[in-house]
Amino acid sequence: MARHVLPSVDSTMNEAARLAPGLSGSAWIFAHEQTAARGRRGRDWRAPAGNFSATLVMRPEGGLAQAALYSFVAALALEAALAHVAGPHARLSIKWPNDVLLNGGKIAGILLESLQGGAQLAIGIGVNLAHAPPRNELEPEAMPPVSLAGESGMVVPPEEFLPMLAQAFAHYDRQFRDYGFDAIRNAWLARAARLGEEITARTGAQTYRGTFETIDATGALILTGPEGRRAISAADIFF
Ligand SMILES: O=C(O)CCCC[C@@H]1SC[C@@H]2NC(=O)N[C@@H]21
Repeated sequence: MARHVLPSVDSTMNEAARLAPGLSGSAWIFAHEQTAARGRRGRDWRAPAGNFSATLVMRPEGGLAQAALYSFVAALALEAALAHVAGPHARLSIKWPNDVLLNGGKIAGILLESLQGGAQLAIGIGVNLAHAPPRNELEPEAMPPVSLAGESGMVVPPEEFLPMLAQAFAHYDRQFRDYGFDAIRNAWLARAARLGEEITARTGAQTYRGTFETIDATGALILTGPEGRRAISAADIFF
C-alpha cells in the first residue's frame, strides 16, 4: 500500500483531500507534525512531533452508512496496535464511538471525512504517544487526556507505530469485508468503556442519561433511561 511521509503538514486530512483525486487505491498519509490538525465537531487537535498523526485514504464498499462503520473498524485497529506496544497489562478501552482510552484517559482520536462525493473515505488518526495536550486547552468536561509516555514511560517513535497500525487495520478491514459489521460489533463491544453502566449522551441541545446497553447494527448507541430505549447516532458521551 502507498505511504506518503511528510515532515510537517497543516493537517493530514487536508493532504488527503489534496491527494485523493490522484489515488486509485488506498494510501496512508503520515506526518511527523501537523500545524493545523482538527478533531471531531470542529475542535482543534494538537499534533506535535513525537505524537502519531496519519490519515488513511481508502475506497469503502457500499454507501455512506457503510463507510461510517469504519469508525469502529479504525477504533479496533488502534486499540490493537496500542495493546501491541503498551503490553498486555495496559488498561485499554474504547469510548463510543471511537476514542481509545488508556487507564481511563483519552490517548487517541479518530476523525472520518468523506472525499470525492463519498467515493473515498479519509480516516484520520491521532495518538498521544509522547505528549498529552494541557488540560486547560480542553473543554471542562472533556475526558482527561493522557499519553503513552506519561502512563507507561514507553517511547514509541511514531514512524514505528504506523506499520503496526496499518497491519491491525488491514486485519479488521478484512473481517469487516468478509463477515460484515456483526464481527466488528462483537469485537468492539468486548472492548467498550462503561458498557452496562450509567452514562450521559449530549446531542446538541439534548442531554440523555441512561444505561449504555449496546450498539445496534448501524453503530448507534442504545441508551435505556426513564423514557425507555433510545438509539443515538451522534453525540458526545460523558461518564
Ligand atoms: O478525537 C478527535 O476529536 C479526533 C482527532 C483526530 C486527529 C487526527 S490526527 C491525524 C488527522 N489529521 C487531523 O487534522 N486530524 C486527524
